[in-house]
Amino acid sequence: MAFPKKKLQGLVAATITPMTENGEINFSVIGQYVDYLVKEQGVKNIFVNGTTGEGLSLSVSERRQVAEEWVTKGKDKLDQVIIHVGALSLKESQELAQHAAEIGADGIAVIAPFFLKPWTKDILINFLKEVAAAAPALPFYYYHIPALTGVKTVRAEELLDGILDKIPTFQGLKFSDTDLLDFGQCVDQNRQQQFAFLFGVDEQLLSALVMGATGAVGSTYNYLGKKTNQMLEAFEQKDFSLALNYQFCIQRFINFVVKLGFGVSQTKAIMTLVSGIPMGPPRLPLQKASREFTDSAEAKLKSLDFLSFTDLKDGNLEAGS
Ligand SMILES: CC(=O)N[C@@H]([C@@H](O)[C@H](O)[C@H](O)CO)[C@@H](O)CC(=O)C(=O)O
Repeated sequence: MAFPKKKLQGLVAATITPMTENGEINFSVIGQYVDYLVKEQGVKNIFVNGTTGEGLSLSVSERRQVAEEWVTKGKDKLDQVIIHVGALSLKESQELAQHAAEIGADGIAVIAPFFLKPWTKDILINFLKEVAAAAPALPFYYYHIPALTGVKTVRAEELLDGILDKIPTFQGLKFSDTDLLDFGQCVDQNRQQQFAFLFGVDEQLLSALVMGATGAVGSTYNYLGKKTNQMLEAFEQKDFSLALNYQFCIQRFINFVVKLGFGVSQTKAIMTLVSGIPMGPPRLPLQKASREFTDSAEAKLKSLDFLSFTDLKDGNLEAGS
């Protein structure tokens, strides 16, 4: 396959993995979830089995099934389905990469292994290269999330330097960090390439757009995709004051929930509330969001006009109970 493939741009929802109250994966709602993203949020790209999807808390067999379900249900509806295949075991990562290619995914992404860690660029790139080689026809994205992997000694800028020599399928960076100097330098030093620069801190996306982000991957695009798309449009139209209003509005919500304690569990509760699709509880070690959290988040969403009473779907009142 010739590279680059069609460029990944715009919003990419970091999908939640829906679960039943018994902790099993609830495959039955994924079709509905695809339709919701496309029709209600205007989001046509997804990032599966990442942080929000609790990918590292799933078994390899579950990860394969989840990936397959999203690809199947997203066919002819979604633009791109990127599968996160990072794992502590190189073998598992390679198996997942190969599987992603077999099922027709549009790309794979990999985080740095985070238990026995690669401390230098060369070691990290050798690991990534071995995974990428297992799916030689698939675009490869490096998922930089140092706060969670603990791999803080390799800056993204350093990793990208000469990366095509090692990973010819490299097509972009998913940057989940607040270091805009590092992010900006990734863009600046690779202007001649066709890389996708996908920012992963939703509350700071506007700053990253100024710095050259070509798109964004995040958890809030599941339920604030429409609002964020309005911000992207204002930015595109060079109406920066309007774009800033949208970003501030989004920040008001994220700032509010962050103060209450915000993570994957809370994302599941909010998405259940907003979409009406039951996302279920998270898997241990995560704990289900409290009822108090969901009630407060709901009140905030309404006060910001992100959610009206008429948007409330049947059954969503149980979201955080
Ligand atoms: C640490 C974390 O979960 N970051 C989120 C953000 O979308 C984050 O939820 C948002 O910016 C709110 O802080 C994404 O970067 C994660 C992500 O894209 C993924 O699930 O793979």
